[in-house]
Amino acid sequence: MGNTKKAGGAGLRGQSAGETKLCTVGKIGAGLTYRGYDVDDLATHATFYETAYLILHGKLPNQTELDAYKKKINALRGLPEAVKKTLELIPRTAHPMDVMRTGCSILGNVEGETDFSQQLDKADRLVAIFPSIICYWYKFVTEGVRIETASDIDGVGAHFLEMLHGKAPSELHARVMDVSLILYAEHEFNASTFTGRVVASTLSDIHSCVTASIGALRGPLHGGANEAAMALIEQWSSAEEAEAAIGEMLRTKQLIMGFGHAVYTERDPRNAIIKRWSEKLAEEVGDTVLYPVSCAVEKKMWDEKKLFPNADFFHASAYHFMGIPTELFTPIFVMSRVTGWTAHVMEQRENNRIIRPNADYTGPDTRKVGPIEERD
Ligand SMILES: CC(=O)SCCNC(=O)CCNC(=O)[C@H](O)C(C)(C)COP(=O)(O)OP(=O)(O)OC[C@H]1O[C@@H](n2cnc3c(N)ncnc32)[C@H](O)[C@@H]1OP(=O)(O)O
Ligand SMILES: O=C([O-])CC(=O)C(=O)O
Repeated sequence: MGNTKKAGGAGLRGQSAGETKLCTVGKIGAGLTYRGYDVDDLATHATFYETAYLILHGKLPNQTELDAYKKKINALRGLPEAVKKTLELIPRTAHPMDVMRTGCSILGNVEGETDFSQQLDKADRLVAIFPSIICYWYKFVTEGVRIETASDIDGVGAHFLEMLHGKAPSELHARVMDVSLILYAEHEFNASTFTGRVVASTLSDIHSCVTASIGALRGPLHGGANEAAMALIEQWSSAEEAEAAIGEMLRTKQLIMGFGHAVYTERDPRNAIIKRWSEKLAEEVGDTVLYPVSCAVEKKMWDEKKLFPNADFFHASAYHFMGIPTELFTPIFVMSRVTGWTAHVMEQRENNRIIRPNADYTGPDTRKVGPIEERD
């Protein structure tokens, strides 16, 4: 897939496609709240379990609810045999996002949603199981081992790191993963969520909705940008080199991955948060290249184009510093955004009408089918 520059078309930009109570970036795209709570506040004072509960269950949990929720999620981490067998058939050459998509789809076959009354339990199961799906496959194809995915470890992100690295993460890494999952959890009518809502609007099942959302998130203009941002920054060995290269890329009208946004105009509020954590991790690993390169790219992009990093950009260095392979970056986005996707599916179902906009037709006028021998 190439460096896809904007290909034209209005992309429905600036138009409302419906209502939601779940999240807003504000009227002018300047902030981010989940059910009224600022994302910065959540990233400072809450955990991903609390955020997931808020998004899916409608309120921040009290202590009793939180304890029960953690217990529930942690007990849902095991993989059914059919899912394991399917994952083992997927080759090493597959993109991990395709593994997530297939994992979700096969789960829908073996424990599908047969009644919408099951939707909340199905959503919780997906929150719990995505780290298991990706790590089971990854460890199988890279090391030939069948890992145990059941665990009592506290934290969805910590569970992922525990399976990936074969040991419990440090407190710092567990916290960074938790913050990352909070930041990625929900973002109103972004492309992958809107995809899921369209599927939900046909009264399809929740696994079909999420499988479709994963397909939409995979692209480099959306969730795939965190991997593309890593490929960008790891090319350079100094801030000066990066600055010069970005200047040249802008002159030749190339897209700089991890920058720009469809609804924010001056900044993505998630950037400052993940940037701070990336800096902390850079200090921890003694990095003198990747973080300064990232900062140089940020400065150059603002100075030259007034373009700012979106949520994906500093996630690249942060994940890298925690020893996460680049190809697993976008699957982490899935582990988090599944909360937003499934909450939107439920919201769509509450007051459903099939989503079916009009198209402005630009093709030829009506014409007759001529005999085949007279056609060009
Ligand atoms: C979590 C997320 O999904 S956030 C998004 C992640 N995606 C990326 O990081 C990919 C890179 N960014 C982009 O492709 C775009 O900025 C998008 C897809 C995020 C938003 O696209 P749009 O809303 O169409 O962008 P927008 O209309 O604001 O673009 C305005 C101008 O800035 C340019 N521009 C926007 N982003 C970038 C960029 N990252 N690099 C270079 N130029 C850019 C556009 O090409 C356009 O230039 P033009 O007027 O000469 O055609
Ligand atoms: O809202 C968007 O277009 C993309 C985005 O930032 C997200 O989904 O988190």
